[in-house]
Amino acid sequence: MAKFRDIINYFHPYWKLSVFSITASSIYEIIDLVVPYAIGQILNILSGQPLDIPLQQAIASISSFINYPVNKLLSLGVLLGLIFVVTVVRAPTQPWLTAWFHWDIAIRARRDKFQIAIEKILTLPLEFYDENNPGRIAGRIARGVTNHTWTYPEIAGQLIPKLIRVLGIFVFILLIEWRIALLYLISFVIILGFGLKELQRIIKQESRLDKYSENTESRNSELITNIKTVKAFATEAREMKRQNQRLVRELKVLDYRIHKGYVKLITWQKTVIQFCVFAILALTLVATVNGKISLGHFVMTLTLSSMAYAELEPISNLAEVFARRYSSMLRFHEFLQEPTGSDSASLLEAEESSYKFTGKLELARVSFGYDANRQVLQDINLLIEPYQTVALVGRSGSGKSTLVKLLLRYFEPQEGQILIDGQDIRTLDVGKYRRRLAIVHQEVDVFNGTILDNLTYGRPSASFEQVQEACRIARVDEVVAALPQGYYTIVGERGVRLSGGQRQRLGIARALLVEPDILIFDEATSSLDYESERSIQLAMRSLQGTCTTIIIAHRLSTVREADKIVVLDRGRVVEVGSHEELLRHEGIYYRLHSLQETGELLS
Ligand SMILES: Nc1ncnc2c1ncn2[C@@H]1O[C@H](COP(=O)(O)OP(=O)(O)OP(=O)(O)O)[C@@H](O)[C@H]1O
Repeated sequence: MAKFRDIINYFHPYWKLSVFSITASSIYEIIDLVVPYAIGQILNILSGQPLDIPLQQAIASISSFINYPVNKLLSLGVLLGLIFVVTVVRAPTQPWLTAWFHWDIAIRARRDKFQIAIEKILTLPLEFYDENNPGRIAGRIARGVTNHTWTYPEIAGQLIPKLIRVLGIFVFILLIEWRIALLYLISFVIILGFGLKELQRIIKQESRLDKYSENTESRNSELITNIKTVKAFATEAREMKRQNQRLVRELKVLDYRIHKGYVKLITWQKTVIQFCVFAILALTLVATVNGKISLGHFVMTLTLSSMAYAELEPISNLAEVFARRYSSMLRFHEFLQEPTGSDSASLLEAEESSYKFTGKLELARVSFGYDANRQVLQDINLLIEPYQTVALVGRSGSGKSTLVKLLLRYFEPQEGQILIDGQDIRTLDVGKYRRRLAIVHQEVDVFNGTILDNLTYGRPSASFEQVQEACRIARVDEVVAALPQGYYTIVGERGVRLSGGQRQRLGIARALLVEPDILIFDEATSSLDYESERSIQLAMRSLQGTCTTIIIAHRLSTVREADKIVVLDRGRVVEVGSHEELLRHEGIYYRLHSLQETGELLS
């Protein structure tokens, strides 16, 4: 659970600068109080009343220093000079010692935390992405970072200095008349205390609202990703209705609970403030009439107390804005506190791996389940010799892709071990290990960039000749030849759209370029026509003896030439052998094969 402390720690690297700039801002707020004080003293001079003793002493010292007699003119000159220094002279220094640093800290912290968030994105385990959709994650990061960035200058540059000013005013008034100071103190404790209580309520509602907003954003993101399905089933109206219901739910919390609560708070505050201003006026007037305070002090007290009460509204506004952002900031910290996956490669590692394997794989008594109650793979024993081509086949949900995920170390088996060249893969550096493997999925991800960038994604140092060779084998050369700028054509989000089959070919070439020790095809040719698939298969033969190949395919024609076909059923290896051997065995493989050949189900 994230806490308030995490929000403070967000800016921790800049704490020295922060203390300096907050102190500077607070000093400026206090210096401001000199103006009403000086005006009060000027009024005393003009009305023939005595100046405050410390001021008299200061003027006497100046008089002896400049060798000029103490008189009305000198006193007025000193006070005017004081006002000049605290208003005109300080003006050009203030923004540089305050606003500059507040924003500088906020902007630097923004960069730091975005970096950490990106690191988090890259290192979170895959399960996290199974459970949270991109819209939810992106929204949480963006809101969290933006809210921290905006909040810092408001708190450091305004809220804290304003509170210090209010405290300074209290001290000033206390020096003049303690009874007025007491009223001032009581009123502030009541107003701020009640305000804080109300803010706690607002924070609770904001946290609710934040969750609601995340749900709406998450669904928006799903709608964008799945828009084809929405359109195909013509469910636009239903989706619109659902999102509208969510928006109404948000509106109710926002308008009736948060906004209304805030307006109530302001109404109450304004009434109490006006009452206090009036009470202070009456008290101060009585004290002046009774001769307890001078005319100058009367004016000063009224001016100062008005200044203090005038600060209450901005203080409340700032506190309310902070309360509104509080829960989204906490949720950002909760995201940062998500445990990093053990499957993550180091972010500091070099591009090339120093490992080299023959590609011999051994799975010994491997069992695995995504959750403890349900085993997806059970007691798998399998030996894959170097440079063999092994096919994994079986019904949907039998555990083929899961087995590949274990090979890639996205997950770790709960029992048993996986060995590569005799070494348990858990003992290897995950990044270096994974760089010796390459996988082509059914859905090939295309990044926004040139086709060449996409091809060399796994190996940016590949030469152009190597790229061309991989493209020849994967038959990407035909695709490239038809593109307007060849290898330099922009593809992906803002470029040319590639068909499913073209993407798969690109994925195959990208994997081949890595020159892996183990090459995995997870339904990697399912979108290709038979002719393209066959020609890729023939070209791939030239790779025999360079890497171990694991193929997952439902189309059994794809796997018949494999050295070994492994049939999985409900998470267990039930048959192993060559195509001919398995047909002779007349087991599951035989039935699947007959079904694909004849379209008939065998009993
Ligand atoms: N991330 C996950 N979390 C929980 N269960 C999962 C996850 N991925 C897969 N499963 C479950 O594990 C089982 C095996 O899935 P897997 O994807 O390995 O099967 P498969 O043989 O590759 O299927 P297909 O041929 O349809 O791709 C299925 O029952 C599936 O529901």
